[in-house]
Amino acid sequence: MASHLRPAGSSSSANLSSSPSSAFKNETKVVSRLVSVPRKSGLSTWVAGIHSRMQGRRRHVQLHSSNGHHLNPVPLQDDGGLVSREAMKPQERDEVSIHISEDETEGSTLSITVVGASGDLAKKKIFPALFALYYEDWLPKDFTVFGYARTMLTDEELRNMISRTLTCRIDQRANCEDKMNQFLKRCFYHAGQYDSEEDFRELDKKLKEKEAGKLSNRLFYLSVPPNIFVDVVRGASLRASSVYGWTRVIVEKPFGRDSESSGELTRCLKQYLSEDQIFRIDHYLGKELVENLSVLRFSNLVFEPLWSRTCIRNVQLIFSEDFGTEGRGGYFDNYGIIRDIMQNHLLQILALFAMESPVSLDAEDIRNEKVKVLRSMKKLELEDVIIGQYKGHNKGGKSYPGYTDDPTVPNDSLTPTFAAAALFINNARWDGVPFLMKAGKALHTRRAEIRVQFRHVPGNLYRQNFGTHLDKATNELVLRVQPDEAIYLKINNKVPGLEMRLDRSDLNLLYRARYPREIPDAYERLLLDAIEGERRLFIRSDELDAAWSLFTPMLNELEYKKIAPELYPYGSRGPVGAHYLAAKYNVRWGDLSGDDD
Ligand SMILES: NC(=O)C1=CN([C@@H]2O[C@H](COP(=O)(O)OP(=O)(O)OC[C@H]3O[C@@H](n4cnc5c(N)ncnc54)[C@H](OP(=O)(O)O)[C@@H]3O)[C@@H](O)[C@H]2O)C=CC1
Ligand SMILES: O=C1O[C@H](COP(=O)(O)O)[C@@H](O)[C@H](O)[C@H]1O
Repeated sequence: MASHLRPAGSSSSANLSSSPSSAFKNETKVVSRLVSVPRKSGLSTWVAGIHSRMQGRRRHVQLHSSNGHHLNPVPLQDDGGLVSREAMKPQERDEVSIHISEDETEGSTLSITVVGASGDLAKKKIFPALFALYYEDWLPKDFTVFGYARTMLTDEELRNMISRTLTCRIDQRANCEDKMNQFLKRCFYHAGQYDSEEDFRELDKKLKEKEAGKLSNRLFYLSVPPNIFVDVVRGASLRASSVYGWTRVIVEKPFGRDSESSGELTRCLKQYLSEDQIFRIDHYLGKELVENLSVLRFSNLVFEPLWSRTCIRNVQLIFSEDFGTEGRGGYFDNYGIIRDIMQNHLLQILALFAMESPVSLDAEDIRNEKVKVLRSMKKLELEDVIIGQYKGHNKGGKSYPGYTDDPTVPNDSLTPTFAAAALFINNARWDGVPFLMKAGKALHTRRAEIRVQFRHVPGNLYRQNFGTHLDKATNELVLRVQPDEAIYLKINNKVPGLEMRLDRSDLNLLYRARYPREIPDAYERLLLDAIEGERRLFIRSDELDAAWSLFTPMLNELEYKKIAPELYPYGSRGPVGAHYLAAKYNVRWGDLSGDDD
C-alpha cells in the first residue's frame, strides 16, 4: 500500500518512513540477481507482479533481463525484492537472471504533461498539487512539467499563469519563494491541437530535449473535456510516449455518461493504451478520510464486528456544496448531479465502506472486493430516487441565481442539481440495510460525510430516559470527509450529577486538534500514486462497468420520462422529497438532525 509508507514529516508514523530525498538519491548501483519467475507468466507479467505486491520502503530501480530486454522500472522492498522461491514449486518456476540498476537520477527522468493546462482544473488543482509534491521532495530529482493546450502561451506566460495558484500549503513555510521559482523553472509549455498527431510529435521533440537522452518515464494528465480524451490519447500514445520507460495516462472524469458511452470510451482508450497504463481518477478516493476508511475498519477490533446488518441500521453518504454550478453549467447540464457525484464519488466510498476484507492491500485485491460489492447491488430504481434543481433566491439583501439563470444552461433544463437515492446491497452482510445517498449544489453548507446509524440497544435499560425519541438514542458514527476532517461517535452518556439524566455526546477525533499538520490535497496523493504506479485508488474498468450498470437504467428512465426536479431555493437544505425518501426506509438524515449542524 503506497501512502502509509511514505515519509510522514512530523506525524506520529515517522518511524515507518524513509527520507524523501533518499528515495531519489543520486547514486548508480548495479546488482545482478537470479530470480524465480512463475512458469507461463512471462517476465513482464512477473515484473508487474512485483510491482503490485510492493510493500515496505520504496526504491526506484531499472530492470534489465538477462537477454538484454528492457523492463519497466519498479519499486522494490529494501531487501531487493519480493520473490519467494520457496513459494513456488520447482516445476512451477523458471530461473531468470536480471540486472537491477539503481540509477535513479542519472538513469531516468520523469516528464509530466498536463493536457488542458489552460483550464480550470489544471490551474486550481494539478499544478498546485505538483508544486506541493515538489516542495515536500516527493518528485524524483530529475523531472519536467509540460503544459499542453491550444491557447498560445510562452513558457513564461504559463509560469505566470500557474504561479498565481501555487501556494505553500502552510503559511510562512521556509524557502517557499525559492522553491516556487525552482519549480517554475521546470515548467514548460507547448501549444497544440488535441487531435493533431503532428503537434504531439513536436511535444515529443521538446520532451526529448529536456530528457537529454536519459531513460524517460512519461505521465500525461488529461485535464480536458471528455469528448477530447481519445484524440489526446491517440496523439500522446502514437507520437509522444516513452520508448523505453513507462507511459501512463491519468484520465479525469466523467468516464462516459452511461454504460454504453463508458464502454465505448474504454474500448477507444484501449486501442492505444493497456489497462495498466490507464489511471481513471476519482479524486474522492484520494481524500484523507476516505483513505482512512479501511484503516478504521480493518485495524480496529471495535468496528469490524459491528460492520453488518446485525448492528447497522443504515448508512448515509452525503455531499453538499454551498455554491452552484457557477462557470461549469455547460458541462454540468449534460451530466447532472447523479453522474457528477453519485455514480462515482459516493459510490466509490460506498464500495470501500461495504467491501469484504481484501486478501491483501494490493490494488487488485482491493479492487476485486469493491467490484464484488458493486455487482451485488440492486439496480437503482426510479422510485428510490428523488431529484431537485436550485432556483434563484434573495437573502440578506443579496440575490442568488437559479441554475437555469446560467446563460450556458437551457431555460427549460430538467437537469438535477440535487438528488437523493436509496441503494441496497444484496449480500449476506448488508441484506436490507439502506445505503442512502444525497448530493446537491447550492445548499446551505459545504460538506461531505459518511454517517453510520446503528440499531437500538435491545431491551435498553435506560429506555425511559429517551422518551419517544428512540431513533435519537442510537449510536451514530460520522466520518467527516470535509471540511474540518473528523471522526466522531455519538454515544449516550450520563450527565454528571446526582440525577440520572442522559445526553448525547461525541467521542471526537478532530483532525486539526490531533494532527496539527496540513492535510495533503487529494490530487497530491493521486498524482504521486500514478507516478509510483500504485493503482489502488484508481478505477479499474470492471468497477466502472459495474457502477454504470447500477445507474444507467434509472438515468435513462429519468430522461425518457422527463421527470421534473423539485425546485429548492439556493442556499436551502434541499427538496423535502429527500425526507420522504428517507422516511420510506424509516431513516432520518443525520446531517439534518440538528445535533451537529
Ligand atoms: N474543474 C473542476 O473542478 C473539475 C473538473 N473535472 C474534469 O477535469 C477535466 C478538465 O476540467 P476543467 O479544467 O474544468 O475543464 P475546462 O473546461 O477548463 O477545459 C480545460 C481546457 O480544455 C480546453 N477546452 C475546453 N473546452 C474545449 C472544447 N470544447 N474543445 C477543445 N478544447 C477545449 C481548453 O483549453 P484550450 O482552449 O487552451 O485548448 C481548456 O482550458 C474535465 O474532464 C472535467 O470534467 C473533474 C473534477 C473537477
Ligand atoms: O468531481 C467533482 O467534484 C467537485 C467537488 O470536489 P471537492 O473536492 O471540492 O469536494 C464538484 O464541485 C464538481 O462538480 C465535480 O465534478
